[in-house]
Amino acid sequence: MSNAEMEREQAYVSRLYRRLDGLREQASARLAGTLRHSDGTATELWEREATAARHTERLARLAAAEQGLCFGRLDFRDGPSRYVGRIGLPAEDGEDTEEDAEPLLLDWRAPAARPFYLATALAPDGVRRRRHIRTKGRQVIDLNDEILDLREDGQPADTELIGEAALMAALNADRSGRMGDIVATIQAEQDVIIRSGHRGVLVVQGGPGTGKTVVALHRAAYLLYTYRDLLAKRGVLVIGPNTTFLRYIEDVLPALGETGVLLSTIGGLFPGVRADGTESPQAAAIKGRAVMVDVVAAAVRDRQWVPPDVLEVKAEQGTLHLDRATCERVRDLARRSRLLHNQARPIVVRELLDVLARQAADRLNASILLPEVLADLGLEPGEEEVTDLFDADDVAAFRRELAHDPAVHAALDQVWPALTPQELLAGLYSSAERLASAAPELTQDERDLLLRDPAAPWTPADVPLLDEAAELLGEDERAAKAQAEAAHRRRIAYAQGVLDVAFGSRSIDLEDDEEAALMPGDLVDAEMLAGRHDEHDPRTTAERAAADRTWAFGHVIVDEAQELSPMAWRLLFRRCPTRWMTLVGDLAQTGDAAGASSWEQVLDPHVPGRWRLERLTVNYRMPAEFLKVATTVRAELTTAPDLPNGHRDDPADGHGLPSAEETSGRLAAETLVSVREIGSDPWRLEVSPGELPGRLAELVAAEVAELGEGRLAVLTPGSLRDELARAVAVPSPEPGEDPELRDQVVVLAVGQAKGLEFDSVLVVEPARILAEGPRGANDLFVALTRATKRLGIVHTDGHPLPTALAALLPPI
Ligand SMILES: Nc1ncnc2c1ncn2[C@@H]1O[C@H](COP(=O)(O)OP(=O)(O)OP(=O)(O)O)[C@@H](O)[C@H]1O
Repeated sequence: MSNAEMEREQAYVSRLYRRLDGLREQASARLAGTLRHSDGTATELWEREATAARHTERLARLAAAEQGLCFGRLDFRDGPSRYVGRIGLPAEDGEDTEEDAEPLLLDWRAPAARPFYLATALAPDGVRRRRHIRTKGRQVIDLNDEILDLREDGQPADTELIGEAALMAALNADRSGRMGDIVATIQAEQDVIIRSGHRGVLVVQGGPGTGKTVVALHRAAYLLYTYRDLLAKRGVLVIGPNTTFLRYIEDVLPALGETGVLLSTIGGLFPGVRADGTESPQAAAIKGRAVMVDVVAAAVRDRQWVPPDVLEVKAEQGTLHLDRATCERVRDLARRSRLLHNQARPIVVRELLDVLARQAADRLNASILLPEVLADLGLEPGEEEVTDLFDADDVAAFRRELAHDPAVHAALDQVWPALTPQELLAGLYSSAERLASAAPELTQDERDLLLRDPAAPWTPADVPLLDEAAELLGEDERAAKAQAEAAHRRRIAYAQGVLDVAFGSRSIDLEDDEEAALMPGDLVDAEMLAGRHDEHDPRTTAERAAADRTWAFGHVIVDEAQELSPMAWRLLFRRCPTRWMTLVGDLAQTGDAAGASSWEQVLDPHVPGRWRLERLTVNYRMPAEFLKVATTVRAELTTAPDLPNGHRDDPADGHGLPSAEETSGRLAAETLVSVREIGSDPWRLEVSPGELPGRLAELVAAEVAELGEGRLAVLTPGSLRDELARAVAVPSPEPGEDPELRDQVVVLAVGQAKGLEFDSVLVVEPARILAEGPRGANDLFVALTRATKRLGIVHTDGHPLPTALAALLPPI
């Protein structure tokens, strides 16, 4: 590219940054101005808060655009050129210019920017030239042109890749441990998904490295830009498989200027519960099955109890009795109300208190009106006017007393307890009898797997069950009351904060003038203000959504969607009543026994026949040589008729052959193409079992020497992970750290590497990876598809390797 051309682009890019700086100053000044004014009515104060929040958000967006502000230019056959970048920049003087003035920079999400991602030589869409502009800081460092107008240029056939040079530069760069955005190099098949106008469930099936994660995140940014009013209020939820993965992707949306998105795992979706416990994959798989809907429902019903004969209530007024027939009548009455368990409890309380109060009155009656007393009065027992000494008011008084009697409380709790979801599930898991009663569909062995200590921590697989239980139990008044009180206290604290800020930032000039210095705090106290603005909540949409189990999100994005269990899907569909979702995943990578082997199986219970499938077919992560080995291995494992246990890609329900969708997932894996070659195959090294740790340590050292700045992952079967981590001398991570994302060398069980990528990967003992997981073929496929530059296989003898791995040569 000529110097003059570089200089011309530099001049334009510099102008864009000047404009960006100008807009930042403007937004800062507006924010300062808003914060400076502190007088006015309470309503005005709140409005000012909202304005300040808007300015702050705008400032954040402008700051996020600093890196790679402008990355492209489109020259059209007719009309002026357009520059494309991270955000739109209006022409100088912003609002003062006419509405239709050409912007200085087009937001990548604007419809007019679309040809930047879609135009090809065969379908140029009026584009004559597409230019990729690479910058470092504010400096233009490279320009790459694609001439799309064949008539003028006589260029050869269309190239499939958009901005190939920029793309290759991005793909060949060392991995940092954090995912970056791809706005500058989105490819056409990805763009179609990012901008899809489909308003239902969109499923994106794509092999490893096809950009599913990155496309899903750009779709979130695109939807927030295009439907901002709708989505800013309801929020967007992005679900990832684990917290490490969430941290891997957490920078992408802020870099695209979007902060209002809630990133969560399924385990993070029950406010107030930290689901950080662990359990066996078998137990988790059972908890994920659809049959657990019936189990939870039965567990609730089982807590609506009737005594086998009589329940004694040792009240202060004497021992009272609730017999089976009475309890059955009351239970049926409460069930017939069709109210949720906790909401129906008042019916039970009312009815049983009536029964007990009447009984207490009768007993007292009887004790006072003993036959001899009646005889003295010359009366026969049973004469109405004297046998009932207590009128309705007296009975009501008994009732009130009983309502405070601990023994009566205990009896009510036994018959129909108020239950939180946590109480219900902990009670179920800790009792073999309760499990046997609620889960007859499970085998004894399966029920034994669910047994646990009532104080054991919650696991991610518990969360959909807690959610299910919450749906059946309804609000427990105790919890609802505590929550309402906490919310009220929060609002008061916030209102007090507003008043303090208003007071603190009052104009000094006014201080001498008593009247003029009247502050909002003089007119209204925090409690009033909080009450007046109950509906105003200072938290962001994402924060409010995170704290509310019943929040309905505007859009839900699920990454690694193949891993979710049927119970997790039920929870997610409850959180998204509009059913507007983007699900990305790869059936060929399902590792979880409760996960999916067919998209129909997942979606038909929720949106039968009403979802759309899109595919991604190009692998951007791996060189063609690695991809070929990985897909050949997978094809061999999933078509071989009689592989030993663990080799076949068994669906969770254990019956038989892969479904049609699974087959198509496999075919998709086989037809994946890669965008680059490196000229060398993966290597394979066989070592004796005794020398494995030592040789591995040497291999790691050699790889690190080759890698420079890059990152290396040793991927192992779960059972070998700790031993091999010690051999390689990888330090144990502190709690809360993510060595997977930070350290140059990491040793991971395959499941931990899902969704991640590394410059170099050593896959250890592939045969054991195959044998250990419930879907071993998928796990091995995941392991073989994590490397961007270097891939080696290390194994011991004695375990037969898939042919495509056995054929690999030792390292040179
Ligand atoms: N258009 C693109 N431009 C530049 N890089 C891209 C592009 N598409 C994908 N990539 C890169 O390819 C790599 C793989 O992408 P990503 O992790 O999103 O794939 P995936 O389909 O989710 O993979 P997996 O199923 O293995 O988790 C990432 O480094 C991503 O940044």
